[in-house]
Amino acid sequence: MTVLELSSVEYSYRRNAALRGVSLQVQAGEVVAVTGASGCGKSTLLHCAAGILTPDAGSVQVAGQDLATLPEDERSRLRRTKVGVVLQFGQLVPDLPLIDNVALPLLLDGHERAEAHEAALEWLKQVGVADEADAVPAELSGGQAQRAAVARALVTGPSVVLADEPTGSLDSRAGQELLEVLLRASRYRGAALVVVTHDNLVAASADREIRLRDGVIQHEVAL
Ligand SMILES: Nc1ncnc2c1ncn2[C@@H]1O[C@H](COP(=O)(O)OP(=O)(O)OP(=O)(O)O)[C@@H](O)[C@H]1O
Repeated sequence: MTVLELSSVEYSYRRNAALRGVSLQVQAGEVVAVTGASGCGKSTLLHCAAGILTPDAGSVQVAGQDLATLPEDERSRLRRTKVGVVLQFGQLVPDLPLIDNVALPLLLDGHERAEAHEAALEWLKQVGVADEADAVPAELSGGQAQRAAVARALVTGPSVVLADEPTGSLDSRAGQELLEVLLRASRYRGAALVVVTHDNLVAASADREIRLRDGVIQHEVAL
């Protein structure tokens, strides 16, 4: 089943064409690495897939629904429930304890507080930072913060997890551990994972590598 489909996606920052017609289908449970030189459009691709950026042309479908044709409230809901996002620096809310950071997407989606906290704690266990549930992000190592970001991305049960250089801020050991957590968590959930990376180890763990060059897919390799 296709959970993410980009069709001829184009995106420019003013006159700078970052994506020049990218098409990509990702199946449920698949792990896809997006690689390529700095500036080739990897983050822009991920942001279009996440609905953070709206393509100038082409379309993005998540779980069979076209982001552009949905009314704003349904698009937000789809993004909140079907897409998990992990960025290079976890983007956790600084003043909130981990448990609340991870529960937040569920609370925003209208779940009861007790239920959201229970699910958040489960995911903190799953990624190995349950002991830090009451700590705020500044009290954590970079690796622990990224683990919590993985928990937050997965707590809603998304169909697709989009990760932009998730190990980029970590040393190689913490990066390797985070990668294992991310792969395990996505597989456990049955979610597809699209991971933008410069890291050969990350790319080697994928089912498929998409190499971008100057805003187009240069080649695709099944691994
Ligand atoms: N906010 C922005 N405003 C203007 N140009 C931008 C912006 N963000 C990215 N670009 C340009 O768009 C192109 C693609 O950038 P993008 O960040 O998607 O590449 P990338 O492959 O993720 O790079 P990196 O590996 O360095 O993160 C580059 O030429 C970049 O300079």
